[in-house]
Amino acid sequence: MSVKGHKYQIWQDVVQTLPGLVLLVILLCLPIVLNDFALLEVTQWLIDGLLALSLTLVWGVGGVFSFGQTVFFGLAGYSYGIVSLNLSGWLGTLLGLLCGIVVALLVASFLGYFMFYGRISNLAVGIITLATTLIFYDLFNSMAGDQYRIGAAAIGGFNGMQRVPTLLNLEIIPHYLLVVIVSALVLAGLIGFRHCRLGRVLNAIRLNEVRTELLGYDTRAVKLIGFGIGGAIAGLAGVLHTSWGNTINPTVFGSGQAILVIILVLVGGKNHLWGAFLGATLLQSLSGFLGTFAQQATPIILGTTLVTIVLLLPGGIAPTLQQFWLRLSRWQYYPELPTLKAKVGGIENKQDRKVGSGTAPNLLEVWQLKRRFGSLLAVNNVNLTFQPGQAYSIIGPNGAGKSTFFNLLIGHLTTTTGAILYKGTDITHLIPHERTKRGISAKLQHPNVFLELSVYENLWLAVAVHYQDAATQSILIVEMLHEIALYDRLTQQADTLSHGEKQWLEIGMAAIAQPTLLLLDEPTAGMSRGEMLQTVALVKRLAQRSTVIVVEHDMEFVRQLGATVIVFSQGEVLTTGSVETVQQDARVLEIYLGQYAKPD
Ligand SMILES: Nc1ncnc2c1ncn2[C@@H]1O[C@H](COP(=O)(O)OP(=O)(O)OP(=O)(O)O)[C@@H](O)[C@H]1O
Repeated sequence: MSVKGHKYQIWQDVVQTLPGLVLLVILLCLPIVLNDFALLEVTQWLIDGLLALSLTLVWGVGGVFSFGQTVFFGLAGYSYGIVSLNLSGWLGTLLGLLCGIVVALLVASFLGYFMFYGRISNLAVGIITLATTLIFYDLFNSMAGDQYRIGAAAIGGFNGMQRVPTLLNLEIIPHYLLVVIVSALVLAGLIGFRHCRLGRVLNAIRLNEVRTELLGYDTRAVKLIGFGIGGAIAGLAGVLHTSWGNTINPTVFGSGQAILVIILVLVGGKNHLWGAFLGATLLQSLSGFLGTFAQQATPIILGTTLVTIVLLLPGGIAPTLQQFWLRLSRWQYYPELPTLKAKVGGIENKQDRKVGSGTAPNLLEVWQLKRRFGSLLAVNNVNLTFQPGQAYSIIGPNGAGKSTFFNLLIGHLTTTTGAILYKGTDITHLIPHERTKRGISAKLQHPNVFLELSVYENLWLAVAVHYQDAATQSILIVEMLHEIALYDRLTQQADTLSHGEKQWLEIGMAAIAQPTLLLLDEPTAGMSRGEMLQTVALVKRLAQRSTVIVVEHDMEFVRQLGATVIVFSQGEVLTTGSVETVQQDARVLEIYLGQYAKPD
């Protein structure tokens, strides 16, 4: 797919958001037909939708379960109150808005930094954010006395902060219109964000963080940016909430509010940005209606409705409505197939340029490498050198330590002792994406592609980390599609590929940016003989431009590849040499027959 093909995707989104545009016009016209009370209610739904939208970005797109998303909402709301009560006039409210968003952004960045750089689990992220919001709930509840006053702003304990000015001192209708426009702009901005490089990478992290990092992306930084933006949007909603009601109290930090936001997102559709507004409108209007006409039964009816929606429509209401609309609009997606025939020979290898290749005689050296799992030495005192431009096969029986060694090279496992030198530089302590940036690329043992994404998108993610220029990206993608024989599958979801094709796609992703060192762990696992032979040819072609190290069980593959063979046994290097030499080594025959015992 060319860049043009991607524009088709954007156009597809435009068609999909057409109902949204119609809705926007209706919302802008509502003041003509609704009274002030009803307008205030719709304003609140939109503000709730905005808060839910912030969680959709963080959780639905980025996969980060921010249970306590309300903490940013509440802190921004209080910050707005403090500033606008102290600085009178419309300018004071504008500064309050700015201050609220900045506070939310800073708190989100602070929390996000420790959570993502500390690599804590998603469950822990949920607990930490929830705990944070509950801490503020207690804190603000306890600030009841007159001593808890910042200038003209009294925190007010459980009664909250009162008489906060409305944003720009607007009346009900202009304030409503402002909220409509702000919501529409944020939604449009996030739809655009989802299609930009950062948004696509954030989505990829949700789908497969390990693969995204191995492609060379700093997943911690991308998640932090997404979390920060989500925090800022929640902050914006918090400011609008305080401005709308001219008050804010600690219930915004409570567990009920935190759960409500999650429900709004689930009902609307976690993976649909506009679903947030849909969820907020449906639930809040239903809750308002029940509050008026069936107050006693409100929790039961509301709860039953929620459970029913979530059980019957697990993806939320938005995807169902979207499918209906697409069928109605008879929209069909015909991607443009690329016609580029350019060769990659002319594209400068960025990775080589960065690290200044060729200064060290050995491309890779491992020195007294050890990896211990408890009492087991899975890799024991391995010393090896790899020359640039060569191909190597690592073989050995099950449990010999091949995969452990492979994972030490890519940085998935840390070394117990020893060192790894790449182009003369010590990379022992570099994390995976830092190694990828230097030109080390890997395909893992089990196919590890983005199953929910198209073949094109998989390859695009692999190339976009190294090349920003769309034309270069297209050339490399097209060339690799031909190389791995998936040219006519580019729009197909990776999930629909056969096992062998997934393996090829992953090899293509690892090789697309022409890494200096290409590491392949069992590239033919689960392949038929015909596919294995095709893979041999592919690896041989790739070995002409990268140094290749293959971990492989299939001796037929190793023979056909004809590379230098390194035999592992019990965590150590037993021998190295040509295929013929190694095959005639009695010790190698013995370990494959299970008879070789290491001399004491
Ligand atoms: N994460 C881990 N925790 C504990 N032990 C491990 C871990 N990974 C590997 N091992 C152990 O280390 C030893 C070497 O395993 P490794 O997977 O590296 O061997 P291998 O040669 O790749 O085997 P195979 O060909 O079956 O994949 C084995 O005894 C294995 O049980």
